[in-house]
Amino acid sequence: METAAPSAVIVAIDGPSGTGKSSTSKAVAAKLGLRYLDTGAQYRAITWWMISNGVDTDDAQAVAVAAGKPSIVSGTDPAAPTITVDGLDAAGPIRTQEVTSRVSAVSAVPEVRTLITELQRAIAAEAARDADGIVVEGRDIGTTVLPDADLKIFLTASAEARAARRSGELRGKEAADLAATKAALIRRDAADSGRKTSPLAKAGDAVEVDTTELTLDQVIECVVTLVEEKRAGRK
Ligand SMILES: Nc1ncnc2c1ncn2[C@@H]1O[C@H](COP(=O)(O)OP(=O)(O)O)[C@@H](O)[C@H]1O
Ligand SMILES: Nc1ccn([C@H]2C[C@H](O)[C@@H](COP(=O)(O)OP(=O)(O)O)O2)c(=O)n1
Repeated sequence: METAAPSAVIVAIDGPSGTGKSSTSKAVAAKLGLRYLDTGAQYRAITWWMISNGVDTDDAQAVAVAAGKPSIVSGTDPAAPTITVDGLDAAGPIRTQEVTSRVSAVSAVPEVRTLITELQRAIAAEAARDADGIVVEGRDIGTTVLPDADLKIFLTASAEARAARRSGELRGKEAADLAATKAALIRRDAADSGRKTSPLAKAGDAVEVDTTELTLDQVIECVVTLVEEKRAGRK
């Protein structure tokens, strides 16, 4: 049996939308020479495939039946992460408002979660074996996907701060005012936290970091320090 590289480190970063998971994870992985996996992009990709193929995303049965059909491949270089569906670049289409509004329903379907979780575990195992490790970000990484991760972080921030960050991103692309962005974000968090199968939740052994009053650089620094402490403690 192949074993993980002795220095490999697995970092799980979870939290609600707009807390800074993607920006932080990418930067931490790049700084520390680790791979990076955006699991939300995988759920968005399968949702995009369902919409493109005429599957009613509110019909859990239909989504379950179709779940195994698309081939979703994630590129894990933090400097240039990629996502393809059946060989097609999905990076743009998965960020539309339509996908965002339907992704919670699709990702609540147990068959979808089983398939995507398997993909995630395979990617993490490969990174532990062939590289120095990986930062995996999502909603259930510390609780369900990688319960044995070396370090678990749970990012939080006030709904106001998160909505302001998100609407700053959308401005000029898809007009969305702050109140509408905040309402949509709260709705999605409630759906993700309330679903039966591996809901958004903080693992008991996760370190919680409230990013409301922190700059992105401060959050990155904080997580880098925690990873380095972990590594030092293992020597
Ligand atoms: N601490 C922070 N302070 C200010 N803006 C932030 C902070 N963290 C992230 N952002 C910005 O907020 C937006 C959402 O961040 P992102 O990393 O995509 O969050 P998530 O992955 O949790 O949804 C991005 O535009 C990002 O640059
Ligand atoms: N590990 C994960 C990651 C994301 N999801 C679902 C729930 C989220 O609302 C969607 C989209 O996740 P994503 O991280 O892209 O969302 P935001 O970047 O916060 O807008 O996917 C999940 O169920 N489990």
